[in-house]
Amino acid sequence: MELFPPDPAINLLPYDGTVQYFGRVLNPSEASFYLQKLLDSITWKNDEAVIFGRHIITKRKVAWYGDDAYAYTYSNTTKQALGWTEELQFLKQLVENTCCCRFNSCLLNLYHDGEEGMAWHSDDEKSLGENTVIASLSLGAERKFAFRHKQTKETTGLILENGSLLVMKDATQTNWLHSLPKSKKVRAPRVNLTFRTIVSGV
Ligand SMILES: O=C(O)CCC(=O)C(=O)O
Ligand SMILES: [Fe+2]
Repeated sequence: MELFPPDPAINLLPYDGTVQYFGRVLNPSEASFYLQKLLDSITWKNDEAVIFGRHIITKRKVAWYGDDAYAYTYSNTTKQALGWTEELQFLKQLVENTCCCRFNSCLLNLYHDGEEGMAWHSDDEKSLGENTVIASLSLGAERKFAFRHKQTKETTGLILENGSLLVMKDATQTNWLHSLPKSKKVRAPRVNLTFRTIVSGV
């Protein structure tokens, strides 16, 4: 028994947004089963971005799946969604049932180890609309996840456990940045799935 089990009724942000941590929604053996399935079956590609006019290819791998072949613009590059696989459909259902929300797409990230992370950003692309709900499922290595307010610079964070679910909603993307800091101590892979709702083509 955990002394203080995660309580999704608690908002992890002090103001200007809502972040809920549901804790583990898959037990460790289910989580490693799905981690391995996704490592084997997802069409992973190195992420590409255009930052300050430079074309960058990351070590981190990404994949994008959805209800339709959405063209999705992210970090100044456009990606095309693939159709849901059986595993993704199962995980989407689990996430939707847990947070009582529906999603039509999913961006997957594969961090091979702690040398790979994600820099400060917010998921505020036009295609997601305002006050979008993003549900983030983590499989594999435990990693820190951090938030920083765009104006006040206040920071907060948490550890994302293997098999855990985090939900970001309300004005979170408008007011807060988030990041996955690198960590030399982490030697194992992590797959993160962010379930999203695309509201318009861009
Ligand atoms: O890996 C994570 O936990 C975060 C990923 C993320 O922020 C994103 O895909 O936009
Ligand atoms: Fe993000």
